[in-house]
Amino acid sequence: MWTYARRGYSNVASGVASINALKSPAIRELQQLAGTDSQYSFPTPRQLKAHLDKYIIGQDHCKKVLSVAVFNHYIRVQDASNDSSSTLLGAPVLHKKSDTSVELEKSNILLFGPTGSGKTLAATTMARVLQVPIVIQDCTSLTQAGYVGEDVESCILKLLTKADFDVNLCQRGIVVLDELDKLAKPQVYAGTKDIGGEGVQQALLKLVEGTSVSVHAKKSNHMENTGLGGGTAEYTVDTSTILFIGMGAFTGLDKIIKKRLGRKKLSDVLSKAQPSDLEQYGLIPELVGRMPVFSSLKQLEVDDLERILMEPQNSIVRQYEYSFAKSGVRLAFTRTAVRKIAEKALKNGTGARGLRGVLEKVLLAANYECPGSGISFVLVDEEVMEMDEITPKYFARGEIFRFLEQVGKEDEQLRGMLSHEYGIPKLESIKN
Ligand SMILES: Nc1ncnc2c1ncn2[C@@H]1O[C@H](COP(=O)(O)OP(=O)(O)OP(=O)(O)O)[C@@H](O)[C@H]1O
Repeated sequence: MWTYARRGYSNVASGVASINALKSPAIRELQQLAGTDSQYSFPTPRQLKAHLDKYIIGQDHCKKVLSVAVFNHYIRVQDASNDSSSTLLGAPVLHKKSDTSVELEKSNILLFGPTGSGKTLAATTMARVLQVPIVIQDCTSLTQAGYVGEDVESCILKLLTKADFDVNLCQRGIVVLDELDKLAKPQVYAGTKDIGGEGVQQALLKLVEGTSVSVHAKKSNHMENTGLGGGTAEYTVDTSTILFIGMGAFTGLDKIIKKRLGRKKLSDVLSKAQPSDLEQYGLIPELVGRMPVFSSLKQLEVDDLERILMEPQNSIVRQYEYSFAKSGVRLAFTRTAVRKIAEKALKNGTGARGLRGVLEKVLLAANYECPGSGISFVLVDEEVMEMDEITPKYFARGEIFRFLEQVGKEDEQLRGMLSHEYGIPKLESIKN
């Protein structure tokens, strides 16, 4: 049984930095909050999920699976770097701890679910908290070696560039293989991709499992600073500690699962996927086998979209409020208006991705009118949302009470909040 207690993770002969380098300020904050700083050298799955919760609405199962998988992955990376007999920079390594026969195998991840459900957001949020480099590689642009296009190893060069040519940091990074479903063998996926997709899957096998990749790139800042001059250098990157996350919408996978289960109606179908379903979809078994951890994301419902607009730390509404505040304008949405925006986005069928588009339309007139106009308050309420050509309600600085009154007609809580913001504790008492 593994214990994850601190084991004195000093740097080893290979020069692999301790996993402690992964302790970002955000991680330290999480650990201090949870009072577990002394026990773990990096966040527990629970702490990782707590961090994802701040940014990603819903998708609980996926957040748990991802947190556990990432935790285990970095335990493995740590184990490798803690083993003086192994090197992360050399040829493929069997990462055995010197004091035990237990070998932690690499567990890459496969996430599938509808467009705009938060797959990429989950991976990038995770990378941010761990402070590791991340690359989102669009699989549709990859080709087999010898064909025109990017070959699969190009994602390693991108990751190395993200890591500012620090090979050790690159080796702890994350590569997202986006649109992996588009590489499916053509019998099921009837898209634009031809037989080449299967060839790319074959080419990905070694990379995903762990191999030594040589890349030519510009010399690192460090090399230049130490007087080794400019130009290019050859870097050797071992991909065995890089975490690969395959992603895709896998449109049509639900039908395969339903057929296997012999059910026409089934809720949350994708969560019942088995490796055999992915193989039938057109992924080669060897690739499915190398991504043993998988989780599905759900189609976001209107309630989720409403929460996404308002709740995350950098929610879309907060982002727009912030950009209007830069021009001295207070932008406000009533609760009903937010609901209407979520409903409109849902109709687009692009998940949370549709929210920004709807908001851009709603705010086009305000974005055009406000700068340099003397407008101080912009209100989007239900009435505004029902206009054919949306024009928010504008108020000048001297019209603050009229603005608050309008807000209060639909959203008492928002009026209270805005009154407090402007130091107007009791609107009625001032008006009387
Ligand atoms: N569950 C969620 N919680 C909060 N925001 C979300 C969520 N899902 C999506 N978003 C928002 O929608 C945008 C698009 O999401 P994301 O790129 O993660 O979708 P995706 O599932 O990777 O879609 P695709 O398959 O089209 O690449 C994100 O930038 C984010 O703002």
